[in-house]
Amino acid sequence: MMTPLSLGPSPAERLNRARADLRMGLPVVLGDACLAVAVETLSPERLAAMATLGPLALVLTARRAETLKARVYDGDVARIAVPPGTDLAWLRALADPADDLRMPMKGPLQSIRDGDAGLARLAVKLAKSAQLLPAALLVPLSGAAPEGLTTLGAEAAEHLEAEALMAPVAAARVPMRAAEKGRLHIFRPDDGGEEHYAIEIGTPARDKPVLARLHSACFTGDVLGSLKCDCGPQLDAALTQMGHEGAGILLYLNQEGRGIGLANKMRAYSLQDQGFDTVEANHRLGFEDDERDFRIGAALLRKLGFSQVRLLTNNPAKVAMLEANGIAVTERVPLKVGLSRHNAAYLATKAAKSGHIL
Ligand SMILES: Nc1nc2c(ncn2[C@@H]2O[C@H](COP(=O)(O)OP(=O)(O)OP(=O)(O)O)[C@@H](O)[C@H]2O)c(=O)[nH]1
Ligand SMILES: [Zn+2]
Repeated sequence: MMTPLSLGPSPAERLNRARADLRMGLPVVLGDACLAVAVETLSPERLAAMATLGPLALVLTARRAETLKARVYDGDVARIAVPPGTDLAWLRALADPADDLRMPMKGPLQSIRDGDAGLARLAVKLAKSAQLLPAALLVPLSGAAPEGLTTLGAEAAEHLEAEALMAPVAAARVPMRAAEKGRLHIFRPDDGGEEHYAIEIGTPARDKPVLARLHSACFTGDVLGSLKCDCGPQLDAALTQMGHEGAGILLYLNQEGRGIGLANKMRAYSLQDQGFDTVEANHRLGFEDDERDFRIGAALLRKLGFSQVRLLTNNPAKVAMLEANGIAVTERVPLKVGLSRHNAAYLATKAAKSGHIL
């Protein structure tokens, strides 16, 4: 259905405002029923102001609640009653696993059972999509909402899951070491999210399977040459193979840290230094193993005119997601490079727990 053209924000634009507000530490109004703020960016002053409005509830994902041994009554999220007079340090310690091992006992935690968890779930999803720790503080609103705050209806949850439309913004020739005939295309989503890139090597035929790679951003591996993962060598090897074949398409998707963002990835690395593996670290932070939206890759391929690929990957989930989103994968081309003593355990965990082919 077409919405009438207006100057006001669309639901997608409102969502993006809410994300920016949470990143700044501002509360947002959910469903005209409560105020929600991200624990990570909450200030002591705002906590005090929220406490004057009514009883506070801390919302965590079920993953985080599991580590904290808090009861989960709401499926994928848990609402925890915040005792009156609670300080910010307590909320932060529940949201952030950094000190879990040093201070394991944070309870007893009392999980809330009654009422609907829909807005609580929306708050945590918003914090995730703002690449903050997935933890929110909620307070019911009895009177009018404070002036100037962004308001989201309950239907925002659907918009949050909706697939963003990608628009081509600009493209130009970029000769590369791996391939002189390179062209970089920039795509921008309509929901204010991250831009993504496509690197076209040569002029691949649109009616045949193209050699393709869906690469997820990895600042540490791609730019710093980190040995903790295999991303840098995979990026090089994919471009080199495309250069040799004279044709290919590499999508550089800005989904750092399997979609949790670089700050959270560094939190995960810090947990890995404490002995947890890559999957356990994500779970302790409150995330799923993989928070990437794989629809983006398929959408960009379609935009560029491709419907069949020979996919460079060791990850069968990527093949399945492309197929599910209308791109035929005629061949999976393994991409095994960059094994080091620093990443051997990481790659073994991905094989054992995430279905990667070693
Ligand atoms: N959360 C988290 N992300 C990581 C970690 N190590 C690497 N990453 C991210 O994992 C992603 C790796 O993506 P890819 O190499 O495209 O995908 P893949 O699922 O490994 O599959 P392949 O196609 O076989 O390489 C990047 O976004 C990295 O930033 C980690 O320990 N924790
Ligand atoms: Zn990496």
